[in-house]
Amino acid sequence: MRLRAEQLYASGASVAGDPFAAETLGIALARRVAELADNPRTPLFFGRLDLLDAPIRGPQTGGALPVDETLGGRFHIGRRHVTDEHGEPLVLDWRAPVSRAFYRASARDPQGVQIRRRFGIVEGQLTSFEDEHLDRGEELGTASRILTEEIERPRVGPMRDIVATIQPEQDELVRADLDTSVCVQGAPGTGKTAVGLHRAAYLLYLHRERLRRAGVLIVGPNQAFLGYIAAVLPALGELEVQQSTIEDLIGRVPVRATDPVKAQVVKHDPRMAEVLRRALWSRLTRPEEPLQVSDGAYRWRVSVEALRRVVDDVWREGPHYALGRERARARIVSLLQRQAEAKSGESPPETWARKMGKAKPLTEVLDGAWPAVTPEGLVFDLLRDAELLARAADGILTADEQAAIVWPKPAKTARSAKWSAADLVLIDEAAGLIERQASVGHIVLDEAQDLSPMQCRAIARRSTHGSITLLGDLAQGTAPWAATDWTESLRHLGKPNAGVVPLSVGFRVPDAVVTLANRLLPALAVNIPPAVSLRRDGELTVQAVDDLTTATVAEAKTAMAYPGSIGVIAADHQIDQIRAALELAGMQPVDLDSPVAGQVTVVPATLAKGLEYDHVIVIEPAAIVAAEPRGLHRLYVVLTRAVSRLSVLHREPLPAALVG
Ligand SMILES: Nc1ncnc2c1ncn2[C@@H]1O[C@H](COP(=O)(O)OP(=O)(O)OP(=O)(O)O)[C@@H](O)[C@H]1O
Repeated sequence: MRLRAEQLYASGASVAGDPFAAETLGIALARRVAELADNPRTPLFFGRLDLLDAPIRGPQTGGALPVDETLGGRFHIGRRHVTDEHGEPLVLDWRAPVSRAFYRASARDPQGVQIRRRFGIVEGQLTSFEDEHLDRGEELGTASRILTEEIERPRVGPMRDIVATIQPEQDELVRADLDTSVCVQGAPGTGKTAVGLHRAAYLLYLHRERLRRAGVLIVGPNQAFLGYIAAVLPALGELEVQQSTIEDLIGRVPVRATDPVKAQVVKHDPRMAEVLRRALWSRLTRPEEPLQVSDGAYRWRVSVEALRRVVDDVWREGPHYALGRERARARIVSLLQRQAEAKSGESPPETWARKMGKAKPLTEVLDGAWPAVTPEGLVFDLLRDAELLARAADGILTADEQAAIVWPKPAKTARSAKWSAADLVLIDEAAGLIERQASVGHIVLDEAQDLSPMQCRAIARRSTHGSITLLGDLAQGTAPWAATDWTESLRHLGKPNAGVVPLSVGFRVPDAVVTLANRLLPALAVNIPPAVSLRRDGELTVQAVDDLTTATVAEAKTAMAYPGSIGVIAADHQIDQIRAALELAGMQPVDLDSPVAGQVTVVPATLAKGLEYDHVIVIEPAAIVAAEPRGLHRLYVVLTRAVSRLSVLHREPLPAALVG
């Protein structure tokens, strides 16, 4: 297949009829060659189904195989379709309808499967296989050795796909319909991120053309996280998915200031949407003068009453603000047109209407009655002018809340304003009032418990015609506005009817570590069940030490004797000191954004979310808790990053909630 694609690519220019066709074809073929690139560490298949001559149940749309056919025979399942030189399938894509049985068939419901075979593959080498004769009632479930080996393998480098071992409860989410929005609540390591990424790949397979146009977007908490997951979709053959933080997604202006938490909280509050709406629409004023305009030959006049009627009518229709202004302009031009028709008995030409639309007196009427405004301009005016803010926020924000967001020393112009990250949500909200947003086909939102209501609204504006997958864990909420209940978030996201589905089994964190982290749950004030781990291996040590730096170096040295990654996590303000100590000991620790790989990464506690390391060393839990208002939630996140071993080092007493 690769050879064919490469040959086509090489001869593409000569077969295309014209330069434009040649370029389009070239791009398509280059994409095809890239999609087919070989990765010697990823085998072409990981499973096999021997089907009885029985109908396959379940949705039968969009696959390469005929709909509702009685299928029998043997199919290999892999990351992509592979066909032989005659176009006959050798390997079926894991997303094809027939492959569904590989993930969902059970002894109780064999779905036409006689034997399910899993292949164990290490570094591209076939090392084992495992058969389940479902027709004879054999089923391994989570006792599968190949599954156990996969989840217990030492972690190195970025996240990998889980296509070979997707579990039934995960598969149900992965294969939910495109039109279905869903919210997944799951404890750390239950595979939420994995599910979201595989769902994106599944939807792209099933609705390729539609989603290529409308787009699929993955939203994650920060760049370190996005870097960590970046390779998963390309490994599944999906190269065109946009991955972004929410700040980058909505960032129309650079961030050059930081707000105090109090101001951030007000700016992220959904009441700000109403304040902005009022501030915007209060700009409309009723025309006070008639319009007089000349076309060179005649002078035309539109009365004050007629102008007022235009503005009132358009306002009542509730358009976006900028569209409303243009609609009002067009209506005034048609009033002029009608006068011209009455006078000459025929319609003036299109050019006449265009010229009148741009005429200075008409624009002046609009500038008075329906002034043009940019999103930045609207927010700028509101934050620099306490009186304007007071009018727009009357009965919505308290005087104290208003004082928290108004600038003490405003910049002179919107262009020179020093915007904060929280201002971005206000500017985006303003943009949503002024202009319509294009809708994305599907949005996956990871670590969604930290989205503020205003951030949710920003996403809602981008998915008015699309669906979303919301992934999160209420216990890991660390933002001041963190969700405590998913129904609220879903309402702000404009998907109030989306179901909340739990994921219950943990694949990352060993049981002993989960038990320790679970002790924090009662103090986190969230109503969710404790995490349950599938893993019985792993090690946990908690040590009181005299000198944290020396102990950290010693612990990291011990950890380096094992294969797999090491994450040293501490409160943000302690990170520099720890990095320096590890460097001095010759360990060459790397930072999260380092371009070079290293075995030891130093991780500030606030950036640990969503990441995992084979061996995690957590330094001074009390300092992590003390560093921020939701410090206990942060500690819960930090403690649940370990795949094989967790070492906790402390000098101060452990937080009471952890001691239990
Ligand atoms: N079915 C599976 N088979 C093999 N590995 C799995 C499976 N599901 C999840 N994992 C692995 O478990 C680990 C945790 O998965 P993931 O990061 O998706 O969990 P999460 O729920 O998003 O965690 P967190 O809440 O901490 O962000 C990853 O290494 C992932 O590859």
